Amino acid sequence: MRHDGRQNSELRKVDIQTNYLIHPEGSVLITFGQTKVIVNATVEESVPPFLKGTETGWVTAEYSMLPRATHTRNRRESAKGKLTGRTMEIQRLIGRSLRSIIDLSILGERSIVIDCDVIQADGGTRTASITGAYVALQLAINKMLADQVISTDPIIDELAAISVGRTAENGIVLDLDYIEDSAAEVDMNVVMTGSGQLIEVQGTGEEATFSRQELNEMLDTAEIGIRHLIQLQHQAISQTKNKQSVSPSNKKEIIIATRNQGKAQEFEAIFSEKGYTIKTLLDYPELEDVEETGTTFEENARLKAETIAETLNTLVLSDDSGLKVDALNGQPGVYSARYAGEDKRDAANNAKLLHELTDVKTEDRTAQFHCTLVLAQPGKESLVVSGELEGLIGTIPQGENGFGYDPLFILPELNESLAEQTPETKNKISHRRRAIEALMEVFDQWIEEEA
Ligand SMILES: O=c1nc[nH]c2c1ncn2[C@H]1C[C@H](O)[C@@H](COP(=O)(O)OP(=O)(O)OP(=O)(O)O)O1
Ligand SMILES: [Mg+2]
Repeated sequence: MRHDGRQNSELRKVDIQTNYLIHPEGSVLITFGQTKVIVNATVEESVPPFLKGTETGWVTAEYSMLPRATHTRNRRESAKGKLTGRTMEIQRLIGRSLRSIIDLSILGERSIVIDCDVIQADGGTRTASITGAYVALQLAINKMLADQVISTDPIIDELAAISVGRTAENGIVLDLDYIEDSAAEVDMNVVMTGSGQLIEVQGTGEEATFSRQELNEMLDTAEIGIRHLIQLQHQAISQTKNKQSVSPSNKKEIIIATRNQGKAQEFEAIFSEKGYTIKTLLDYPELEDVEETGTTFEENARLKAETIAETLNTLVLSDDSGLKVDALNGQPGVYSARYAGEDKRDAANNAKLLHELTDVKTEDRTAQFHCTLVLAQPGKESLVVSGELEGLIGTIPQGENGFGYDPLFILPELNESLAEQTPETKNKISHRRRAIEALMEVFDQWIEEEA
């Protein structure tokens, strides 16, 4: 048993408070148990001399500890007049780690300076600094995106760091506090990206040696911690962003509560014409799926939009759509996605539809694609609009474009399926386009209404 009751691969209580200070472009207070670090990101319109004229940016870090961050007072380095070797080593590590997950050419000739100030030290201050620095960096980048200083996010991977070690009583343990760290036989800091790439491993047999197998075990334990930290970073970042985007005057970004890739592409194309960027739930992998328990498109669209709007505390749009076939009394309707089973496979759904319509004549195979959109914001009555497209159900799937039932949905005037149309054509005529146009007519007025 660890002295604080934790499991061996359990983190201390981690908290990431964003917008901690008001002046920096990105600001975070990150705590790991009793370790507390303030991490601020500053955007500067200049680069070090060796990068002048290269159109490449720079990210660098400084690290420091307040005198009473430690048990006994440690003199300020400013009073001593020079940085200790430990400080130099840590700030280089932080800068190097951040530079390995950012495309500096997208940043342009600008620098982002990350200041890590430890206000209380109880083990793991460098790993807390790196983990907090990723959040502060992303917040500063998000501000640059919102202010249209840059148009693409230069961050190419996630980043977090954690300590692992081996103690005599407990073997391999994650996230050592000061008590464990000072007694540890082996001590290791691991910096890793979200895609599982290692950036740095600093491992030392302080009091004893360790085997190759133990090294692997320590890396596995570190990876568990890092995965968890990345989830917490995402939550912190998405909640901050959304606080800002509730205000309509802020950057034009809409979060769409869908995990359907086909829909996401169509929304992206249609909204970009209107000057909006979109995010979907594919950008929020940590959020749970909303169960579609309703019996109408509107009920399900409300469930999706209102649940996610509450969770993220922001403006959210959802789409519930489907195919209504007249010969089947409007089926599959709201059950379109799950027509042939919970795994929601398009091919199986199409096959089942063809089977159900085996003996139905061409003129009786009329159908409509339906799309209901719901726009929701916490504390406000949601906005509901819809759009439909008329067609006929074909007898064999045709075409490669689109998604869902598109290969079976024949446009009578063209005698071609929707899947045979280019995305541009589909997006001009689809049920989704019609619903979005209806939405746009009332969008601004709804946004301005008091909650
Ligand atoms: O333009 C379309 N072209 C072809 N098929 C379409 C279309 N629009 C909706 N559909 C079909 C796909 C799916 O079988 C069902 C939607 O079900 P629906 O619950 O709204 O979406 P979903 O579960 O795939 O994603 P999500 O709920 O995360 O938005 O209707
Ligand atoms: Mg669904």
